[in-house]
Formats: sequence, structure tokens, C-alpha cells
Amino acid sequence: LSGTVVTGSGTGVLGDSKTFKTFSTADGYYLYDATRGKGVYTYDGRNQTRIPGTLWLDADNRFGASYDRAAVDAHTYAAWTYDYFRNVHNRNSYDNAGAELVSTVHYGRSYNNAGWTGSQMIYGDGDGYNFRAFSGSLDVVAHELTHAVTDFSADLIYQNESGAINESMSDIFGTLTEYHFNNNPDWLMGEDIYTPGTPGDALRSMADPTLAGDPDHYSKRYIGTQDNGGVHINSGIGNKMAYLLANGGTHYGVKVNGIGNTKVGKIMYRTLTQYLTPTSNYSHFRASAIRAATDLYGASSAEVAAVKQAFSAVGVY
Ligand SMILES: CCC(=O)Oc1c(C)cccc1C(=O)O
Ligand SMILES: [Ca+2]
Ligand SMILES: [Zn+2]
Repeated sequence: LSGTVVTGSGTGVLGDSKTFKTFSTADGYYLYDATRGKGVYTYDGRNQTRIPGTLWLDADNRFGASYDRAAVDAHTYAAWTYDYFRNVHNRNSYDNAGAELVSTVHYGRSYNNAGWTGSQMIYGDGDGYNFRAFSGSLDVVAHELTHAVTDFSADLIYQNESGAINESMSDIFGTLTEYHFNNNPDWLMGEDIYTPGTPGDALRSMADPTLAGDPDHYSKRYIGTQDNGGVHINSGIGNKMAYLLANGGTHYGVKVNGIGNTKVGKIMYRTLTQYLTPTSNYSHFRASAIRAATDLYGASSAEVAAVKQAFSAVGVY
């Protein structure tokens, strides 16, 4: 593509205005951000399931149509998530070598899912009742991109306990990214796109996983074959741990002294990229997080003590 970097503007899924980098060419304006790594590219799936689809092209660099909204948010939030990993963790895209960030929106027909395919992000439009367009939630976009970071680091196998940790890491960095940009932050996942008609609910709660029927203690873990061995269920154990580690609290009689989001981010990033392996289970997650916190803050630090407390509070030793 030959052209120049310009700034486009448009409306997101929630009706909010935002600006983002686009590429001005003789054909018009592409949703291609040439300022981040090897580029952020947003495609139109045209409600088919062929990916990536068509690189998004707009005539006047104003993305105000309702059909544009999912693309505006996928493009903007992928850029924000790139910035979070770059500026906070010094990681240049998911491969730490500036890999292209590719998203396809309008994937499928009323598709109630989002995902990382192994090489790109895909976002359904939702059916309008259970879900709105999935890219409309920053925590969802950052969740999907964190799957890519995980695949290029610990590469946690996506089943059973390693899969639950994989899922929890995506929820953790989805939430930390939402707080980093102060984007109506909370410890809920997908609240912005879940059941548009019901305010206040979410896909999952990290503060209280039991609200979605997920375990908040290792003794209550799901042992079965559904959901790849409960990867979106047993993620509640790691999510509750992270919530307590950041905010503090007493859980099943165990007191945790909170250390704040920034330190949780540093410990979890080092745990994910230096110590976890494809077959790590929750016990190894505990040992890895203690090692990461020890590297960062010292063996006798309050941070290391808090990590031990947080894992003990969810019954992981
Ligand atoms: C919070 C984002 C999320 O959970 O996305 C998924 C959905 C909505 C369905 C199936 C899988 C995923 C995933 O990315 O794990
Ligand atoms: Ca959230
Ligand atoms: Zn996931």
C-alpha cells in the first residue's frame, strides 16, 4: 500500500466518538495503522466466515455509519492494547517483534463469539440480545490479544488447568488494560457487550466468579470435559486470586494484603513470559508467581507475601 498516515474519526459500538490512525491512498482511507509495530489492520468479514476478509476501506475517513462501529472499536482497541504491552511491559506486539495485529469484524452472522484464531482476532456481531458486537469492549479485545501473547510465551495448552490459567491471564490483562486506559474500568469481563438490555451484568466477574457459576476456590474446581476441561470455568480461581492480589480482602478466612494493579501486572507478565510452561497447572502457577515476585521485589518483600496469601486464599499450594 502506498499512501500516508492520517487520523480518522468515527463512532464506536457504544455510540462514543473516537479517533484512530488510518492510511490515506488513491483508493480512499484504509483501517491500517502504520505507526504501531508492523501495523494494525482491520478487515470486514462481511458476515461471512472467510478470514481475514477485505481490508476496511472508507471513502472520507469518517467512520460514522452503524456498520462501521465494530470496526472503529476493533481498530482503536487493538492499538490501545498494543500500547499497553509496549509502554507498560516493553513488549512490541504479541511476538515481541512487532507482529501485525489483524482483526476481522462482522465475522459470521449474529455470531455470539470472539476469539484468537492463532494468527488473528475475530469478532462476531452478537445477536443483539445476548451480545452486542464483541469489539465494543476493551477488555474483550485485550483478552483476545493476550491469547496471542500467551501463545508466543508460556504457550499454555488450552485445556484443563493449563487452559484455565491461559484464560485467566487473558481476563487479567483484559482488565488491567481497561484500568490502564481508565475505560469505565472494573473487574468484570465483557460488561460493555453482554446483554445490552440488562445493565450491570457481565460475561464473568473476577471479583466474584460465583456470579457466573464459576469456582472461586480450587476445592470447587470443575473436573469434566465441557469447555475444554473448564477453561472458562476454572479461570475463576486465577481471576479471584488476581482480584485479591490487586485489591486485598479476606476470602475463606485467608487475609490478602492488596498490592495494586501495576505490581500485579508486573508479576503476572513476568510469570507468563519467564516461568509458566505449556503444561503448567495451578500449583506451578503459584510457584511461578512467587519466583516472579521474588525477582522483582525480593524474597522477604510484602509483594511476595501477598502472592502467597492470594494463592492460599483460593486454595492453591
Ligand atoms: C472475554 C472474551 C471472551 O471470553 O471471548 C470468548 C467468547 C466470548 C466465546 C468463546 C471464547 C472466548 C475466548 O476468547 O476465550
Ligand atoms: Ca471490564
Ligand atoms: Zn479467552
